[in-house]
Amino acid sequence: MDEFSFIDLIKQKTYRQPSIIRGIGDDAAVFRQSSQDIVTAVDTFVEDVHFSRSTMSPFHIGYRSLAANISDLSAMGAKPAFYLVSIVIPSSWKEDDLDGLYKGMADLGAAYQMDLIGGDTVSGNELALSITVIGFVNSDKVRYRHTAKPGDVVFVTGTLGDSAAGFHILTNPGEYLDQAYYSRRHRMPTIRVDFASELENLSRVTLNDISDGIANEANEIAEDSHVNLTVYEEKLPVSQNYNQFPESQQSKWQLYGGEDFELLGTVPSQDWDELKDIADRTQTPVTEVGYVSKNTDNGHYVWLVDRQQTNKLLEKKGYTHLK
Ligand SMILES: Nc1ncnc2c1ncn2[C@@H]1O[C@H](COP(=O)(O)OP(=O)(O)OP(=O)(O)O)[C@@H](O)[C@H]1O
Ligand SMILES: Cc1ncc(C[n+]2csc(CCOP(=O)(O)O)c2C)c(N)n1
Ligand SMILES: [Mg+2]
Ligand SMILES: [Mg+2]
Ligand SMILES: [Mg+2]
Repeated sequence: MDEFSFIDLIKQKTYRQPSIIRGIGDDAAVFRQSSQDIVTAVDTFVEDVHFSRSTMSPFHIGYRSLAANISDLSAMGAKPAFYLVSIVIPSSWKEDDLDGLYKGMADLGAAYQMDLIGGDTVSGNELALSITVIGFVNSDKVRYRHTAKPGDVVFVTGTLGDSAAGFHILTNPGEYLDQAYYSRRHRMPTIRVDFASELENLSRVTLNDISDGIANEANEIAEDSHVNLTVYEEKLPVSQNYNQFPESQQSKWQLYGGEDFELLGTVPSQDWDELKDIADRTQTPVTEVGYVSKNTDNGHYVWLVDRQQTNKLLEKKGYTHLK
């Protein structure tokens, strides 16, 4: 199959978004938007860095790659609308594999009324996928990392450490409880689209999505907001039977594992009840894990109160490229 028949194959027959003027088929895509702010992000996924063929099917690779991108839109409070896919295809990837990969993206895209409106196709030595997402948010309702204030409640959605636990199961075959659940949390992470966009009526919410690990993302909020964050280790939510994993790994995965694509945020304490209502309405588990305080010496610290009630500095470390 050549490049052009491939593009024909992956092209949507119809589009869902009303603002689309031209999707796939010209030098670029066109959409028209007047009343909302446009939010856009790109993330790249490379074989043997972000996924391996032994732990992920092509469908999973497509699904998770788009999920990771949509997660960034949610972390901005935006609703997803469009995506563009740039792909490097090695000769070992057959038509069926590519079909599965695009189906993974298309299934998730369809669930959120997204349209695939463009991309690029080249051949190369290993599979690499770069997805650009575009979303909309009502003017001035974008949720940034720099808006946390002393007194805010710190919260997370869902549970932490599941993706790393799922990866552990997939790479260390054995007998585990809830094996299918954990594998799914790694391969098809839950994203918090409805919760994030329904926060719109709250006057102030700080959001960041957990791609590298909560230690990293909490530090990003502290630095950008010029505040300190305190997080209680015993409050960090875990899934059922999480205690089956090696004890030395449990807290490491929760703090530094990454790829959970849950949201870490802060909200003024008077809005906590309203946030909980929105969480209930959108069936999103939300847990209070700590609080924001004033930073007194420009250090922007994240403190972790461990299970022995000892205050420790939670360093900004997690998954980093170009170490
Ligand atoms: N190579 C690059 N060129 C231009 N801007 C970049 C580049 N890499 C990252 N950025 C920008 O830096 C900021 C932080 O990017 P980063 O990738 O760390 O965030 P993220 O996508 O939320 O995290 P992750 O990639 O771990 O999911 C974003 O504004 C991003 O657009
Ligand atoms: C085969 C394989 N090896 C390692 C990992 C773990 N991993 C890769 S990238 C990343 C952080 C997010 O990346 P980015 O910052 O690029 O979004 C993590 C935790 C994996 N998923 N698969
Ligand atoms: Mg990125
Ligand atoms: Mg992010
Ligand atoms: Mg990263």
